[in-house]
Amino acid sequence: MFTRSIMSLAFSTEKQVAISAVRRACSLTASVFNRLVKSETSTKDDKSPVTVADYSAQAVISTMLAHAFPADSIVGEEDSSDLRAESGSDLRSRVIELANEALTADLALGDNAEWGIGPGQAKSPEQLLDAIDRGNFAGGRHGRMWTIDPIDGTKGFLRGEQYAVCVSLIVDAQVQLGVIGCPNLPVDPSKPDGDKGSLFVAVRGQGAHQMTLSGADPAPLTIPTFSLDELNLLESVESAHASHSFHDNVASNLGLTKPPTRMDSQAKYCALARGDGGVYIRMLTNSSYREKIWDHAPGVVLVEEAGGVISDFRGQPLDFGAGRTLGENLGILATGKKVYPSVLEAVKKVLSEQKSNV
Ligand SMILES: Nc1ncnc2c1ncn2[C@@H]1O[C@H](COP(=O)(O)O)[C@@H](O)[C@H]1OP(=O)(O)O
Ligand SMILES: [Mg+2]
Ligand SMILES: [Mg+2]
Ligand SMILES: [Mg+2]
Repeated sequence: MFTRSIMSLAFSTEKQVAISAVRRACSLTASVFNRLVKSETSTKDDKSPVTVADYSAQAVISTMLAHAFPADSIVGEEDSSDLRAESGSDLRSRVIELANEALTADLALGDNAEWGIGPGQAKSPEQLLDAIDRGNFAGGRHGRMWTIDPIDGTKGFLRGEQYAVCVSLIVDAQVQLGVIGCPNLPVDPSKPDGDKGSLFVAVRGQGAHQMTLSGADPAPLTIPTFSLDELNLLESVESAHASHSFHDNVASNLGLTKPPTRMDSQAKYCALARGDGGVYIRMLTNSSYREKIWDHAPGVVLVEEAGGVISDFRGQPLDFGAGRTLGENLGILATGKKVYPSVLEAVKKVLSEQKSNV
């Protein structure tokens, strides 16, 4: 006889909480965008724009994860130090107000009041700041940890283009679950002016799925078997985030004729997973920058569950056990199984040409 734990799918509660948290955070970020005023954008030490939406979305997701899984660690992008400073009081009030607005919204299908949400569940400012700081975990090779990127692609968000709310669950350095909400991504890539707002969910061993942000029309995702002449690259919009010239060299090496698609955030992984672009490529522009685990963990499980391959430029798996960053990985490459060996070979060739030119 099957026991209940064998019959029920692994990580089903984790999946539901993550979907629910990402959905609430997406409503919050979309509503902030509609009301956004420039003065709400502050600058962090790394000069990346960070808005009230980043802080409040992290507070919401982290609050829900902490209620549902109090023993789990969280690696989140933001921390509350600027909000706790004397000069951050206006920003702090706005963040508290927005986070509570999102947390206390009515329960939707699949929501559970035990996750700290629903009418009457407002949190104190201290609870919300602590929730943001719960994301300070240093990462590591053992145990369960969640990653949160409350807004991935802040620059895309501010431009009104692509951005993503990203959550993953990593167990013993392996990504098991990824949820990516893309409020501005067309539901149907062939109808760019049609309905927007797509949610991507992948659980290891259970496939990758796309649905609308409200959970309608779930559909399994499989990366199509492209041939080399059908491929195009998916790359960052920001030339400071990824080397477009390196990517161009890889494209010429492969003889690609289609121009690259430039898109902010992990929406690129989502586009790849649904066959709307053939190769995710990311070569750093600055050798001192280390890729953050929250920027890739959900994308990894999504791509793998859609039947693709993801590695660094040496063909090594991305290492999620090295701390908050990917550590020694160089570059990121994700594509379909059939073309992966040729694309990796081209990447290695361009890398070695680059070295011999130095
Ligand atoms: N100097 C940098 N090099 C590479 N990636 C960066 C750099 N600065 C920020 N990022 C992060 O790169 C990701 C965006 O990638 P892309 O340009 O492909 O959309 C974001 O996670 C962004 O952080 P953030 O989450 O704060 O937006
Ligand atoms: Mg940021
Ligand atoms: Mg990010
Ligand atoms: Mg971010």
